[in-house]
Amino acid sequence: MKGAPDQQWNVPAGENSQHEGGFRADLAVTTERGGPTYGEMIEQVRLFMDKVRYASPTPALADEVIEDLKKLNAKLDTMLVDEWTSPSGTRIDLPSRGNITLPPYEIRDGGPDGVDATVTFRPFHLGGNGVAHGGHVAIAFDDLGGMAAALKLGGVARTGYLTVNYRSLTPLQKPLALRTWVERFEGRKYFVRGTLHDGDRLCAEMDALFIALKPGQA
Ligand SMILES: CCCCCCCC/C=C\CCCCCCCC(=O)SCCNC(=O)CCNC(=O)[C@H](O)C(C)(C)COP(=O)(O)OP(=O)(O)OC[C@H]1O[C@@H](n2cnc3c(N)ncnc32)[C@H](O)[C@@H]1OP(=O)(O)O
Repeated sequence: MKGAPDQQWNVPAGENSQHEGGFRADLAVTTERGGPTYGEMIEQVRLFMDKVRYASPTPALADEVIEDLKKLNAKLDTMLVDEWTSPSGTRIDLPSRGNITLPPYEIRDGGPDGVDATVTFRPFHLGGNGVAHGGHVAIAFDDLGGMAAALKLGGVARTGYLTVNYRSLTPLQKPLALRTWVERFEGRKYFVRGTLHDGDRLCAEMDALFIALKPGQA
C-alpha cells in the first residue's frame, strides 16, 4: 500500500518515556498531552471515518481527498513520538482515553468492583444491516475488561482469552451500557465477565481471562 512501507512507526522510547517492560511504569494519565483541542481533533477524524464509510466519491473528489490527506499526514509526520509519550490512550478526560482505535466510551464509574461505561458505536463501526460489527463489540469488551482487571489488581493485565456471546443486534449511534467486573481471581489469573445492554435488552456478554503481568514483563 502506498505510503505505509517506508514509515518509521516504532519511534524508540526516549529517556523520559516512562515504561517498564511491556507496560507503563506508572499510570501516566494526563489531560494535557496533545493540547486542549486534541479531543476535537480525534472527533473530527472519527467523523471523517463515518463519512468515508458511507461516501461514494467521484474519481475527482477521491483525488482531491487524497491530496488533502497527504498534506495532513505530512503535518503529523513532523510530530510523531513514541507510544509511551503519545496522548492517545492516556487522556483520561477524553472518550476512550483519546484512543482513536477504540469505540468511544465514557466511564460512569470504575473501581475494584468493576467498570460501568457508556459506549456509542459510530456509523463507521457498521457490520451490516445498520448494526455494529461484532469485532468492534469485542474490542470494547477487551479494553473495558482489561480495565476491570487492572483496577482490581492495581496493575496491568493482558488478555489470555476473550469469548463474546452475541445475544441480539447491537445498534449504532446510541449510548449503550457496558459493564465489566472481575468474577474471581486465582494468583495472576483474573476471570472477567461483561455485559452490553441497549436499555433492558442484552446485546452481548463477555467471558474473559486476563493475566496480570509480572514487573518488567514484555
Ligand atoms: C498502577 C495502577 C494501574 C491501574 C490501571 C487502571 C486503568 C487501566 C487503564 C486502561 C486499561 C486498558 C486495558 C487494555 C486491555 C487490552 C488487553 C489486550 O488486548 S492485551 C493483547 C492481547 N493479548 C495478548 O497479546 C496476550 C499474548 N499472550 C501472552 O502475552 C502470554 O501468554 C500471557 C502474558 C497472557 C501469559 O503468559 P505468562 O508466561 O506470563 O504466564 P503463563 O504461565 O503462560 O500463564 C499464567 C497462567 O494463566 C494460564 N493461561 C494463560 N493463558 C491462558 C489461556 N489463553 N487460557 C487459559 N489459561 C491461560 C496459564 O495456564 C497459567 O495458569 P497456572 O498459573 O498454571 O494455573
